[in-house]
Amino acid sequence: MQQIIVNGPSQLKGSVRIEGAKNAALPILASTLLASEGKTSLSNIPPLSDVTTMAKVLRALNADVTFDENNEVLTVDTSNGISTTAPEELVDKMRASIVVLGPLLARSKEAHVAMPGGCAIGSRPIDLHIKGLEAMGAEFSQNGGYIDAKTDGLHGANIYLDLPSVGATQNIMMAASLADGVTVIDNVAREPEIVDLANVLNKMGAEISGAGTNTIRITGVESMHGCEHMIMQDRIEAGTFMVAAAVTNGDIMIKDAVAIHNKPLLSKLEEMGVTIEESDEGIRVIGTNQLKPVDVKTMPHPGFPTDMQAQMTLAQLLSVGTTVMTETVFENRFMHFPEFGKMKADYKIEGNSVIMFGPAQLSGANVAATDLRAAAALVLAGLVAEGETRVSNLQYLDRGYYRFTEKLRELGANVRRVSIDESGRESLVLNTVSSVTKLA
Ligand SMILES: CC(=O)N[C@H]1[C@@H](OP(=O)(O)OP(=O)(O)OC[C@H]2O[C@@H](n3ccc(=O)[nH]c3=O)[C@H](O)[C@@H]2O)O[C@H](CO)[C@@H](O)[C@@H]1O
Ligand SMILES: C=C(OP(=O)(O)O)C(=O)O
Repeated sequence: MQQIIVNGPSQLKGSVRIEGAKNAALPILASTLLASEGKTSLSNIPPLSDVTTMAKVLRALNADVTFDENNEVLTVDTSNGISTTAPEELVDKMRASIVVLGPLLARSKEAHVAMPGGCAIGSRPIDLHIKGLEAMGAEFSQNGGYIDAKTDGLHGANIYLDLPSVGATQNIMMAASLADGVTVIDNVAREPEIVDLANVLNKMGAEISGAGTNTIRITGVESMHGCEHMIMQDRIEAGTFMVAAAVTNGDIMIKDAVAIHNKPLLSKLEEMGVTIEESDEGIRVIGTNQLKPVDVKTMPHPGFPTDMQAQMTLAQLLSVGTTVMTETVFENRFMHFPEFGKMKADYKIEGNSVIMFGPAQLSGANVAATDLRAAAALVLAGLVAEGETRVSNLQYLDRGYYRFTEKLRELGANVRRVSIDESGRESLVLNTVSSVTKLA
């Protein structure tokens, strides 16, 4: 078992470099399945366990996946044909692997993809993915733990999404790229990662317009080819360090951060009294010793991102007064609160809102991460708390944060990651990369 041990409080100062975005890399890796000619080379790929899982899914589908010698560029070659079964043992590990469904149907006219498990933050159905692909001529059945899909050939369609699902938008956009005719998708997700995916697809020969707006229009093409692309920066990792500066009364330059991607967060932090400075170098976030209370509601982009909710609630807990966080995207994303409670946070959950009574005087405790962003929020809480905090369940953290403890230490935190054996003996984990499953 591994744990992160934080001794707080500390004030973070310095600069930090952000990795490529997990949520852009995963669908973009899936999109490589569409190329029947050439290779796709992707740089700024974040070395995360989710990325390794997606690379393994691609390999299971017969893609040739390689890293360059510096582990910086991932190349995928699917020009020798692909198979159509995405196996359960991989899809089970990561819900995002459902985005291979659209590319498989488009390229091979059939797909057998294991049902992605419901994850802790909500039930996460895939009805909108299926409805969209059905409108384009796909037929679905469920066989054991697998979704079986087939088509005589996908055709363009007018699709309205009941809600702007990120994954459904991506799956339909990829399928429509090789469909016969024009597809128009309304009420789509507008996240920056959708735009990054559309840019890659267009480089591969697709004809997509409107990504980043409410309506995406795709004119199907006969075939697609490989391309080169640099994955966009991870706005959620950047946002996590912005909150780290805010809650520790710190001063952090988040290098090359893109302000427009983090507007909802930055505007809330400013309301709380945090200073934000944008420059060519990046975004500098300077904390304050008295955070003002603000209420927040998560929404699809460009609203406040649910993936920043757990981190933001820490800032709210520390603010002077009563604050409310309302979670509208996922139905079960407050699981970190009982853990905050162990650190002496005062809160009350009412439906999809949590009411927080600040300013919390947090004290160190043994806590367990309950999902990816909860893991980051608990480590940040440890930075603020008096005494020692131990965070376990780090497999969640490794899904989305690379060198998290190292980066925090470089900013002045007293934090270390340890491995604990059965007899309770602790040894320092010097390099987090080795604890993330690496692709051979
Ligand atoms: C790998 C990736 O990019 N993950 C992100 C993606 O997840 P993901 O693509 O799974 O999120 P969605 O936007 O699809 O989900 C949003 C909401 O829609 C619901 N829904 C979704 C699809 C569907 O067919 N039916 C349905 O009801 C979900 O249960 C959820 O309540 O967007 C989420 C919302 O910004 C982020 O939190 C995740 O980090
Ligand atoms: C919920 C997240 O990811 P996923 O959709 O991959 O579970 C996240 O990145 O916070």
